Amino acid sequence: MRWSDFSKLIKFRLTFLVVFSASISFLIGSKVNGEIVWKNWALLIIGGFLVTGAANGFNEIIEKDLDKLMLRTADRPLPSGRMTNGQALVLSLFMGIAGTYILGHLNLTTGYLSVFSIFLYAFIYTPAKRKSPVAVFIGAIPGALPPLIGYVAAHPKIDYIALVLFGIQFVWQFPHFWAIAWVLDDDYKLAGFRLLPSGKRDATSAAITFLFTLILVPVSLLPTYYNFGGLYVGAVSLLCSFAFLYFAFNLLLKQDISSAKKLMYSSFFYLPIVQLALLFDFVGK
Ligand code: HEM
Ligand SMILES: CC(C)=CCC/C(C)=C/CC/C(C)=C/COP(=O)(O)OP(=O)(O)O
Repeated sequence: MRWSDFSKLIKFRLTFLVVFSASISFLIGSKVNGEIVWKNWALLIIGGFLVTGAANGFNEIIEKDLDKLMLRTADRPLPSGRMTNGQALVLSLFMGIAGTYILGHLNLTTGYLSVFSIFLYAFIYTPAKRKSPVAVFIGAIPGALPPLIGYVAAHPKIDYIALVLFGIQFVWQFPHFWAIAWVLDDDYKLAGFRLLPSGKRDATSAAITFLFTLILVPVSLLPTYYNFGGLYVGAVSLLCSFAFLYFAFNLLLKQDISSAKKLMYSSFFYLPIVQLALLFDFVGK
């Protein structure tokens, strides 16, 4: 088994950013608790990586025949035949069990939320993708749980801070994904996926994407509003949200693939910058 196949099976770059978001909210939860237990931070990162890798592994086993039809995913280890379902299943089960054990070791809530995320993502969202664009709203729940899981791993009670961290990542995913779905619509069509809000590249999809990017502006100001992110975080969030909104407006105006690509790339920058700003501001206190 080559690293490149393993990294494709677990969708390494996506998994990296998912775990990154959890590791930041762990530090925020630790500050609320009053101390940072670095051993637990390491356990969260390892466990989070394993459970997210497992979720993606199960997803790729279920979508093997569909991934074969799309240019973007045809070279993944299962559709390309470089890995068997059995190997992927053993790997994913091992990662899922090991990851859940590690996270459960931190506290039970963290363990339960991780199993719930794997289940929701791999066994509800993944089959729903073929049915309707509503699947994106289902996938956005496990996609937004990592920051909540990271926070709870350090601070076992789900409080308003955990919910705000969940909320920001939840709303961010819509422009993130609908920009990708716009760029890749022809590819998705090969596998019969219709994941844009209206099912196609049109003013309605661009308008709904713009609307959710607009909603992200006040949502990203919640840490400042609830006073666990300072004015500095508010300023960075506002700047990033307006930049994000500019690209979403640009897509609404032009409704073309290059505008969707710019919105997609801005989504990759938005989340880490806003989460890092929250971290520096919070830990810096
Ligand atoms: C509804 C939820 C989401 C959907 C449907 C979604 C979908 C996708 C898709 C289809 C790609 C393209 C991957 C490729 O080019 O092969 C992608 C890329 C990416 N996503 Fe998301 N994503 C979601 C949530 C998230 C979350 C929660 C994160 C991290 C916090 C994330 C981070 C990334 C990153 C870093 C990439 C670039 C990875 C790469 O190019 O290989 N996404 N996403
Ligand atoms: C703690 C835990 C287990 C959380 C789950 C985190 C997770 C895997 C989030 C990803 C969210 C998501 C819907 C990704 C897209 O998958 P896709 O199947 O649409 O992507 P693809 O088309 O590239 O396969």
